Amino acid sequence: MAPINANDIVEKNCLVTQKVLPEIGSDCNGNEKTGYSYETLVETANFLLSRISEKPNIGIICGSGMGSYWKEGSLAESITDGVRIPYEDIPNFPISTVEGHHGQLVFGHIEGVSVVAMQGRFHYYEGYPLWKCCLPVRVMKLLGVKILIATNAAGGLNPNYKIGDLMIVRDHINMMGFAGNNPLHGPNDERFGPRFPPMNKAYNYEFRKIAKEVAKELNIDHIVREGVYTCLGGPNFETVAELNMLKMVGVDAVGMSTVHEVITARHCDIKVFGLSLITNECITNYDQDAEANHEEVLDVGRMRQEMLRKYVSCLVKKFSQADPDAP
Ligand SMILES: O=P(O)(O)O[C@H]1O[C@H](CO)[C@@H](O)[C@H]1O
Ligand SMILES: Nc1nc2[nH]cnc2c(=O)[nH]1
Repeated sequence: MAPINANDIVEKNCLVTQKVLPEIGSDCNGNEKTGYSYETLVETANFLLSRISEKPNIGIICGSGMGSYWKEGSLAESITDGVRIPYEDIPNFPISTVEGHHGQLVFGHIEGVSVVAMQGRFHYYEGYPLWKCCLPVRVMKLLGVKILIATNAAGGLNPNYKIGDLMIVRDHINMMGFAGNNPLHGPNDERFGPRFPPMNKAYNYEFRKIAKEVAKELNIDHIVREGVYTCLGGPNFETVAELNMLKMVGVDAVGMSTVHEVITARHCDIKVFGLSLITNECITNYDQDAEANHEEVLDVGRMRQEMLRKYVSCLVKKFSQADPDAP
């Protein structure tokens, strides 16, 4: 079989309108690094392509406790013919520092579909700038990924949500972006996408519809919701006042990830499905004694592991069969 090259994949998948790279690596003042160059990411993708025999169609980001660590019965463990590559072995890759985030890419198959799963993601609170948190998404693009399934653990702010519910992400509010912190900040490379990408169809309508149908088929529709996610910088959980403010602006679930990954994916024309596991109830009044904590987040992830594995496996199959040109 002829070796696969990341450059060839992107040239086939998108219009290459700009051959000469802008100077990515510094901002307009020439000091702050704002992204890896296209060539650097091609180097990373080519390293990975040299280790696998089939390029992935679907990328999966495993959220906290949702297969983000290697555990019997987890989503990542259900990947067959798995090739596992630790982040520290991958050129230019950051490393995972969060408990419950294993730190490896797993290539293989789910329901016969070629996938790559991130067991462990990168968060802003770990000290990584947003462009670095999203580096794997661009690498996925260079590997040939067309669909991203981004999962996360989140606090349920909508009073109707219960711990253990799943929320199909209908939309997000980019709170960090309001203050100008955006993964696309800095010079734009048209080979990934346009300077001003639209974001009104960030979460694919067809996939959301399929996800609701699959929930019915699996008899889990009573715990599957659909709502708006927001990401805060973390690492602290929110104050009561902050949560009440977020509630007022229409947020249903709160986390510390996903939004920037989705923006990066949509920028380079990867279709997106987002799924939150509601791991804790957001505390919105001062009388409540409970406090949010990461242990609870991981425990609920473990509790829902088997269901998530089944649900996401079915979604992988159905998404891969869906009309690739659906909006
Ligand atoms: O978004 P994921 O990585 O699933 O994890 C969520 O859970 C952790 C807090 O318990 C934070 O990292 C938050 O972002
Ligand atoms: N910001 C935030 N992230 C979370 N991840 C899991 N639960 C929560 C939460 O309540 N708030």
